Amino acid sequence: MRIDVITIFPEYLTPLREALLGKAIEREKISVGVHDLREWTHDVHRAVDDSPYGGGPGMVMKPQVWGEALDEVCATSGEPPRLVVPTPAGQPFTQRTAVRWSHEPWLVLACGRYEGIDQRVIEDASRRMPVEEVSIGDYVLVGGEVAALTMIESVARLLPGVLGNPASAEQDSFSDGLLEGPCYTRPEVWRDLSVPPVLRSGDHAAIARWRRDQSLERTYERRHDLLDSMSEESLTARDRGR
Ligand SMILES: O=C(OCc1ccccc1)c1cn[nH]c1
Repeated sequence: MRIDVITIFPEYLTPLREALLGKAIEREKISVGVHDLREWTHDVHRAVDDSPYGGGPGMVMKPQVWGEALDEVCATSGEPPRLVVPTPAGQPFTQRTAVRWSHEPWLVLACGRYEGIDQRVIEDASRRMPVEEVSIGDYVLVGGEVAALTMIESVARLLPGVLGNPASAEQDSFSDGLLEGPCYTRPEVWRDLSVPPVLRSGDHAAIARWRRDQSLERTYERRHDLLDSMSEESLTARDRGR
């Protein structure tokens, strides 16, 4: 997978070169290009923003600069990239999004700052490539870079050969629509707290049942919304009987 990120703070993306992702990049499972948006300015101040039409606080990122940056970064004779624009006003980014994007050959992330990017940039880009405005949560960051790091990490860990053991990608939270239950490791007793005995019973059916119950209980308590959106049949008959 090729990933390009356009930002006015390229150094924000250096954590991508670390550890897990760093190895994946070294092993060429992923190629990551980070581009400084100011490369596409032509004025002495390298301005990327201007006052908002209609008034209001803050500044808006200029369409001309973004247009030229996307023209160059997304240039191809083949299939265009999927353009991802992190924004609080976007559609929710979920594990399903990460799984879907993990099959994409090329993602380009446009990191907005200030009040956002002139909407015509998204409109214009949509004429020649798929564009998704996505939110990683209901809060406002200063810029899209942290959201970009978050989304890249959640997609990259799904790619073959990036994560240590791929099995855990299937079993992690949200893979079955429920939250992951509690996990334990040695010692068996720590500060007079014991590991639930079932986990040491060797009875794999009982362990699987206990883990499913813990997931359901935790999801019910912490994220009832996830249960509401799960279709009835996706909860097994036994769970319905709970
Ligand atoms: O703040 C975010 O993105 C940065 C951004 C982009 C455009 C305008 C303001 C801020 C964000 C929050 N959830 N998901 C993304």
